Amino acid sequence: MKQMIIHGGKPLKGDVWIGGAKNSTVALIPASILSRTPVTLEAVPRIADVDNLMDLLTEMDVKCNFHETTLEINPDKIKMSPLPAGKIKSLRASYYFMGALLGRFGKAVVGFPGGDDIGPRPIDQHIKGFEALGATVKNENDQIIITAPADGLHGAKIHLKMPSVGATMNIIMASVTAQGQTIIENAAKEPEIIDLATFLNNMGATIRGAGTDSIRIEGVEQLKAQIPHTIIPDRIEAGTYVSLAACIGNGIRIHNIIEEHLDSYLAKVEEMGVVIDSDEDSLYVYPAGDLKMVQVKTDVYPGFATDLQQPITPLLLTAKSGEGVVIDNIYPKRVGHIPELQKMGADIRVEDNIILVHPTPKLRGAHVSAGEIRAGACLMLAGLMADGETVISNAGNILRGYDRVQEKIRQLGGDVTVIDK
Ligand SMILES: CC(=O)N[C@H]1[C@@H](OP(=O)(O)OP(=O)(O)OC[C@H]2O[C@@H](n3ccc(=O)[nH]c3=O)[C@H](O)[C@@H]2O)O[C@H](CO)[C@@H](O)[C@@H]1O
Ligand SMILES: C=C(OP(=O)(O)O)C(=O)O
Repeated sequence: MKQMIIHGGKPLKGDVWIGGAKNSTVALIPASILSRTPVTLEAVPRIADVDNLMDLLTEMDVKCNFHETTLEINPDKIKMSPLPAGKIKSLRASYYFMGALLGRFGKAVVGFPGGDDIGPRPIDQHIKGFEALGATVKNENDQIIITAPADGLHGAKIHLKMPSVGATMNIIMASVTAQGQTIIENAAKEPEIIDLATFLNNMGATIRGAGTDSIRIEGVEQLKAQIPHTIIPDRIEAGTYVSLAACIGNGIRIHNIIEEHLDSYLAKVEEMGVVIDSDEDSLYVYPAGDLKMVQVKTDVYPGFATDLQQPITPLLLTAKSGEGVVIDNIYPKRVGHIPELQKMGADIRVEDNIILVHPTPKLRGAHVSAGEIRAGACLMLAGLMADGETVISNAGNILRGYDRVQEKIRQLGGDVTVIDK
């Protein structure tokens, strides 16, 4: 088990570079098996989710070569293997092997995915999509067995009950090689969906409308990667560093940003009074002055991302007065960080899934646990702000999605060490 040890209270300064988006990467890696030719992904983040996905590819005899930030995936010798348990449980995005295997082989046997403990996360909309394409879906012994009809999947019109990121991506992967046209209505509009569509279209797929709520896919026979694909920057990692910079920064420039992907988040941080200069693909966050308390309500893109509600919370604690309110409409139970922040002296509580935040001039170091990735990011920021030593157990959850985090924070002057315990 990993532990993160932080000696807080040091102002941070300098430059930080954002890695490729976790939530794109974890879809693009499974989607690579749809290609008949080797795939090259660039700007791949160094995160545990990538290591686990590479292990899953190895189980299928798919060769991976990960050097610096370039990942080469060669599915030449791929064999259709069941992926019942083990690494499947280590991350949420292993569910993308359902759509990818179904699209490539017409059959997928995949264990129920793992991922963050943030309340119930059903996959009924993914299943509904596979069934609409003609597949039979059975649930046996904690695994899902999905089988296309003998004459293959056929396009269909699928209306999602809610704009699910995972269901949208999974249906795209299953339908790119289906016969005829698929239309996904009420599709998710997150930038990572556009990234997946760009990747697949460059391999010969015909996907139109990604980034809107209606996506149309014309099935094609085969996909072949021809050119390297550069993954978009991670907007959640970027938002986390904006929050860090505003909490304890003494002037921090954050590079490799697509500002538009952060619009709602930056609007909220600026409403608090944080001053940010933007350049072409970087942001400079000035040391924060007196900040105002605000209300945060999460929503689907382009709304305020659920994955940023915990990273902004330490910043709310620095406000001078008033009561802050955080409501997570996507995952109302995503409140596991609150008791941990209380151990650090934060004046914060939860009432009926509503987080109430009060100004806390000083946090103190404590032993806390990162129940999930963004709770971990929140505690990491709190630890950097706090007096004394903070020890975060279950820090592996932070490493699931934060690219080279120890190195990046040390470069800014932070005292952070990750150890195996
Ligand atoms: C790997 C990845 O990209 N993870 C992201 C993805 O997760 P994920 O794709 O799992 O999240 P979804 O967009 O599917 O979930 C959105 C909401 O829909 C519900 N739902 C979803 C599918 C379904 O079949 N039935 C159902 O009820 C979920 O419980 C949740 O309340 O989007 C989330 C919401 O932006 C982010 O927090 C995660 O970081
Ligand atoms: C919830 C998240 O991840 P996952 O869907 O991979 O569990 C997240 O990145 O905040």
